[in-house]
Amino acid sequence: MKFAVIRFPGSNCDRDMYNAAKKIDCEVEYVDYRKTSLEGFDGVLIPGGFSFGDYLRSGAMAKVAPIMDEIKRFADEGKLVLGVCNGFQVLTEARLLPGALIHNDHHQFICRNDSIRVNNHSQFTHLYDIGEDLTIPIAHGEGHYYCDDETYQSLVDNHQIMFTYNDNPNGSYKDIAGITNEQGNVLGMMPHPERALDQLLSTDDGLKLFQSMITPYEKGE
Ligand SMILES: NC(=O)CC[C@H](N)C(=O)O
Repeated sequence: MKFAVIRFPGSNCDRDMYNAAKKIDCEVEYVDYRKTSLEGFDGVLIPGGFSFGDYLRSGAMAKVAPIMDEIKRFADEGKLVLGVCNGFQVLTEARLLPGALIHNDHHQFICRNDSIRVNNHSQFTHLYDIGEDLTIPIAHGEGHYYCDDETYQSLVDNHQIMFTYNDNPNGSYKDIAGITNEQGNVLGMMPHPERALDQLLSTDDGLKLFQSMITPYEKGE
């Protein structure tokens, strides 16, 4: 399996994403935001950071970058797209995922290890147990997930909520930390699994997420 790590001006977790793909013995290449093709890739990783300096809103300028039409086409084909932190913000801005990420309710940038719970199985989470608690770092100023009640109900009904916070750090609606699209092939999450791959860095709880991506999964398992 070959991954593309998308690089925007201001991306700063691109190297960690690259290393995550290497850690699971996959091929990986950086792809510049001005490119318009993802030919030859099987999965897309949109890293964290401050794309275009978070101007306007985080992800608001990245969503109109040339590569985005190709990422939408890629997702429509059912291929895997993972957006972490700023990547999640880009995916909601691009409407590849429902809802929005707004400023943390306390208006502080927050950076710490956090406890999140696995809520559902998907192509991204099936190697975890449902209900399993993971320690994963968070680092964001605009990580407060917001959606209306109708959207929330559809997320619940379609089993799209993958992760919730055990100790909500930002005011996210219903403690939501990560969701997929309805088809289950696009995941956005604020916590950083790519920074949780080695006990030397205090947790390797993110490893199974990347391993899940490359392990066959039948929906509903
Ligand atoms: N680590 C990151 O991706 C930062 C995310 C984002 N720019 C924020 O501060 O909310």
